[in-house]
Amino acid sequence: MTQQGTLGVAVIGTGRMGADHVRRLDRVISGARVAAVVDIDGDRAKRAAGGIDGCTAYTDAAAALSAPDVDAVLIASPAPAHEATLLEAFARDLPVLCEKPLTPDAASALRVVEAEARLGHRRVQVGFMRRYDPEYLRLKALLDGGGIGRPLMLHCRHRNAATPPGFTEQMMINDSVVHEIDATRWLLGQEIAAVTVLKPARSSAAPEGLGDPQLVLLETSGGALADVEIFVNCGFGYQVQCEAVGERGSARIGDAHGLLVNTAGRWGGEIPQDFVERFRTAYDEQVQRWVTATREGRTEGPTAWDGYAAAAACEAGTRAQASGARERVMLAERPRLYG
Ligand SMILES: NC(=O)c1ccc[n+]([C@@H]2O[C@H](COP(=O)([O-])OP(=O)(O)OC[C@H]3O[C@@H](n4cnc5c(N)ncnc54)[C@H](O)[C@@H]3O)[C@@H](O)[C@H]2O)c1
Ligand SMILES: O[C@H]1[C@H](O)[C@@H](O)[C@H](O)[C@@H](O)[C@H]1O
Repeated sequence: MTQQGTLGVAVIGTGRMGADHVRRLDRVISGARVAAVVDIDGDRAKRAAGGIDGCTAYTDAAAALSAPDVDAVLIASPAPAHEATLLEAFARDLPVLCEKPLTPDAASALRVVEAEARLGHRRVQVGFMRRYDPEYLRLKALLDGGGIGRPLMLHCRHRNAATPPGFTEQMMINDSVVHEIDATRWLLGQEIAAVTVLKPARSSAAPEGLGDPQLVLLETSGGALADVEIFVNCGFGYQVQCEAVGERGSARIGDAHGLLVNTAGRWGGEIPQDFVERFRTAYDEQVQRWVTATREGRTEGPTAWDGYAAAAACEAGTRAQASGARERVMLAERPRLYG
């Protein structure tokens, strides 16, 4: 670490999420500085580096990771590019915060797990930011404290206003439901054992070829059920809700209304329009905790194993989308590194 012990971070991928993380590291987070930005689109990389003292723009991740002022890596490129950068980071023993999903499929996620296990120590935190969201944290504390008794079911809604071009049905699972898969594993402390996907009539607002919305049923190793409505072109905003039902009660998050207005015989609140707005605090907290832990020589948060287990459940989910049947999740043996 250089410059008064601040962590020099290379941000890989400076699109929507990467550019927001660059801003966050530069202006919100303490203890870090953006030493390098990388994008295969060189102009985009230069724009992201512009105005940040000592930040170099690259088009090649390997070159950035070899720079002497780079101490850690934040990966925000599209999922298919994650594995190569993770392996480059392991070769240099650099700590990584990797945006979800860890990789786009279970086989590549397992290769990452095995490579980290060979290193012999944890280097990866996966960007499952809901684990840092104040509402999710309250729900987790309630469940862990037995506040509603043994949890039996989760009812989840995951709605996006609209999808970017090229968004596929598989991405509804791999990019979107992957959050509920991780949240279910984390909230309940159980693995996902099987996945079923049901498709209602397709919304006329869905782009050509996208069966939107869908209902995804997750069965856990402890006998709980989580149902997830995934509706990625709902049109009206960004909504993530989760209700836990236990033996002695229920608890629900995701109903915040922002400013609540009463007028002319009606009342109404606000719905965030995207994840950047809804999860701003969670992203800030996630990155700050990663920077602090890394500077202290620790690793915390969702592991590469969590990323792999989620990818394995997603793979069962995409099989279930195609087959219409209940698909079992196949998990490899967990390396000792992950407890
Ligand atoms: N946690 C969340 O809520 C959240 C939200 C959005 C996106 N994400 C994740 O963040 C990642 C990026 O998503 P996005 O929406 O910002 O995508 P994006 O398409 O807006 O940006 C990706 C950028 O990466 C660049 N790129 C592509 N291949 C590259 C490579 N090999 N090396 C370097 N740069 C490369 C592209 O040119 C582009 O600028 C994905 O993994 C996505 O799932 C997470
Ligand atoms: O990549 C994004 C992101 O992960 C969001 O948090 C999720 O709500 C979207 O559905 C997904 O497409």
